[in-house]
Amino acid sequence: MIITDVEVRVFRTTTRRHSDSAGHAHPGPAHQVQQAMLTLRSEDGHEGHSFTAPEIVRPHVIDKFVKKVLIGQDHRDRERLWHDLAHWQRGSAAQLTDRTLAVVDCALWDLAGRSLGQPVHKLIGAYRDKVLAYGSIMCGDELEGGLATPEDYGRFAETLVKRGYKGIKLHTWMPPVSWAPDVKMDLKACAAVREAVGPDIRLMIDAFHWYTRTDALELGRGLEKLGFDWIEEPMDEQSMSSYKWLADNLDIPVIGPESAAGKHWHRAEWVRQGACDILRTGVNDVGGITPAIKTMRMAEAFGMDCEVHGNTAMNLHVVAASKNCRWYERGLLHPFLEYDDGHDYLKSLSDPMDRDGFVHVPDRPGLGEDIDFDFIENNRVG
Ligand SMILES: O=C(O)[C@H](O)[C@@H](O)[C@@H](O)C(=O)NO
Ligand SMILES: [Mg+2]
Repeated sequence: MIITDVEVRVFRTTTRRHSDSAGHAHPGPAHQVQQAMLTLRSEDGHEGHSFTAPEIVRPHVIDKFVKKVLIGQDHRDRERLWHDLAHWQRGSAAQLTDRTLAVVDCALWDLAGRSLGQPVHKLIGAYRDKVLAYGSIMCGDELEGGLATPEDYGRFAETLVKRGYKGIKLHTWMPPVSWAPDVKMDLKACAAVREAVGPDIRLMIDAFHWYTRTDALELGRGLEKLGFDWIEEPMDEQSMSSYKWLADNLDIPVIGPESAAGKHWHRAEWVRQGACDILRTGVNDVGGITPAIKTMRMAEAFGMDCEVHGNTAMNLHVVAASKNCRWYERGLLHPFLEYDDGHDYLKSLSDPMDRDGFVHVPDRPGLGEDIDFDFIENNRVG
């Protein structure tokens, strides 16, 4: 059970996803990017793996923090190891981020699952083995036939319903799109989707993240007329009081925070302040599966749903181990991309969705990622 080794393997992978100046993804030509796989080994020969961007597990972070905390420790002590690593953050000069905590925590959960031959959600205490997904559409763009007009969104939404999705979330247009942001265009896209899919498909929006209170209010009031289920991140989440003001002035549920720092502690303050109607967590956003589960359980104690941000196996296991969330966020999706093609370094999807819109948790041990170790070795960098 003792951790004897921490290894990072950086490898090339091909993707058609490109990030814009705000960090949002859009389709583009296939290109190679680098990905990292963190591996933890225990003395009894078991391994746990998790994936992240290479800079999150760069040598300085691994040598100065991760190895110091993990080597020689019992890998089953995830709660203590999470706190031990988190306590290094304050003095790390902002070098040890929540993303690093997340990838280490995920590798520990994967190690536990692989060593016991059990999927992670069963170790946490499963609530279900399948969950409805909503199709999370990429931010709008200016690509001909892409997501450039409200009609484009409507057409794409019809495609998603035919694929089986029972819920759809729109990320609308944001800079660097030349004319964005624009509340009225956001509402036109939402209206086009509602018109296209009818009244029974659940709809949500994730809008420009820096609207003013009055813009967000106008957007929310328009969504209420369209029967949307929630409004997400329409303002800077650093202003909790703005979200309390919005939640007090809208009937449509306000969900958050997604990107705000502070892990489960800060999310407790959002609940206490009434800054949201639905809480939000995400393994990468709060520093791991361990704090994500704490956030879920805290929301439950307040009678609140807590929806999980993001796809991938780590988030799927949090959803599968929780009663108080309704969806798995499957995406990000675009008319020019085939999400079900997956990744070249995984032999199969971690979140396969059936024709009825249910994502089934793989019953493979650990996080259940079907890793192509030969591909990773053959595409190692350095
Ligand atoms: O790039 C991002 O910020 C994320 O992909 C984000 O857009 C998306 O995952 C999201 O907000 N989901 O709710
Ligand atoms: Mg979001």
